[in-house]
Amino acid sequence: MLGSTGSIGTSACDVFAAREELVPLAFVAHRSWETLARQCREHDVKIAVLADESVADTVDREAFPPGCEVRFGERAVEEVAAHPDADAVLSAIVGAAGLRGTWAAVEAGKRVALANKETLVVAGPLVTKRAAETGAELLPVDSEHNAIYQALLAGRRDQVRRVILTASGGPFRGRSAASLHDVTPADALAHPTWDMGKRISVDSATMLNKAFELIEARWLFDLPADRIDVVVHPQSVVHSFVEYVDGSVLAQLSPPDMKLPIQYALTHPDRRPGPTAKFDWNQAFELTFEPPDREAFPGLNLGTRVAERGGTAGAALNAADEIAVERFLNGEIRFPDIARLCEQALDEHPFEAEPTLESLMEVDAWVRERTKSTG
Ligand SMILES: NC(=O)C1=CN([C@@H]2O[C@H](COP(=O)(O)OP(=O)(O)OC[C@H]3O[C@@H](n4cnc5c(N)ncnc54)[C@H](OP(=O)(O)O)[C@@H]3O)[C@@H](O)[C@H]2O)C=CC1
Ligand SMILES: CC(=O)[C@@H](O)[C@H](O)COP(=O)(O)O
Ligand SMILES: [Mn+2]
Repeated sequence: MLGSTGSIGTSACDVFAAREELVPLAFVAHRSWETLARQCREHDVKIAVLADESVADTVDREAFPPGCEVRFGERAVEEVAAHPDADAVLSAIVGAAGLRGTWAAVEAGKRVALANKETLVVAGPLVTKRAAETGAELLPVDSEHNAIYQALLAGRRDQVRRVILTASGGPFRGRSAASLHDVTPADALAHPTWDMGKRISVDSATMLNKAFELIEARWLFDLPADRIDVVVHPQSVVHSFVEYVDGSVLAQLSPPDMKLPIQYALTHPDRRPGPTAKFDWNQAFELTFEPPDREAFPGLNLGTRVAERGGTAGAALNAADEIAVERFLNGEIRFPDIARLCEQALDEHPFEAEPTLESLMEVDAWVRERTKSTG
């Protein structure tokens, strides 16, 4: 599991605790070695990796269970992602930093339970092409894409009219563009339905998360941007829809809890009992739907633009957003600046239509530098 100490990683640990046949081999974190050590003790993990090798001197090896190999650095991340004893890799590092390990797992032909949507935002065409060549299976963990994956199994791919991603609308749903000027990081982090890491929580607040998910769906399901729609559904119970040519609309529903899509991505095609709570059909509850407000949340439109353009556009959008979110959380810029800086990066970066992994990384670095210093 890449990214064990985060929100997805923590949910995955609950799945491992509930399903004894899912045995974790290696856990990867960035720097949080104390949490990593505790997780390795609790799940008897054989290999622990800290991607940032500069923490090596501070780590207490005795905190890890006896026999656990503790490794450091990016190369170690790639090696565990391709480990011959691993049947599947749960890719749950946040940001473009997750691409290297995911790529290594794809190269090794693994099943990749993909939470790290940035892999497809940055390098969708390269990753899906390589997966087809190596036989790697991309099983989406992102709740919307996991739902679409399930609903697609009920029909024929050539009879899909469109997919519709559901969006919670985030903590600022219903607010005007003008009222978002003074919102604070704490306001933006207070997601109404999901408990997630900081970056994706802010992305949900700007609705750039839905822009990323549109790009993710474009590559994962090989659908053009004009066949991917977004509807706001504040309860986060319907995780997305697939509309077929006869007008039937199929959905996947479950309580807002990532344990279910994580488990599904690991056990598919089996469905097994797990730790996710069930609906109480004796309680009345409402499911509502409304169109997104594209004026208050202009970041949403960038997703369609990038999904249509391809090339280096996704790498530019993601890099700008990573830096802009960090700057917003540090109090350096205001909330509406996030989408503005993303659009600026899309307009100004040196676009390339057929990039390699290396040129994607160059664009990533160029945009990061630029977005750090742009007002
Ligand atoms: N949380 C959710 O419900 C959902 C998340 N996702 C996606 O899943 C991914 C993870 O999200 P989430 O769990 O919320 O994020 P968190 O911020 O909670 O966790 C991030 C994890 O990535 C690790 N990490 C960060 N940077 C690096 C790096 N450079 N190298 C190696 N490891 C690194 C962190 O380690 P450390 O603790 O040491 O910093 C931590 O384990 C994201 O791509 C997100 O978009 C998708 C759908 C839902
Ligand atoms: C749980 C999950 O998949 C997140 O991506 C979630 O969808 C974020 O909520 P928003 O719908 O508000 O972006
Ligand atoms: Mn999602």
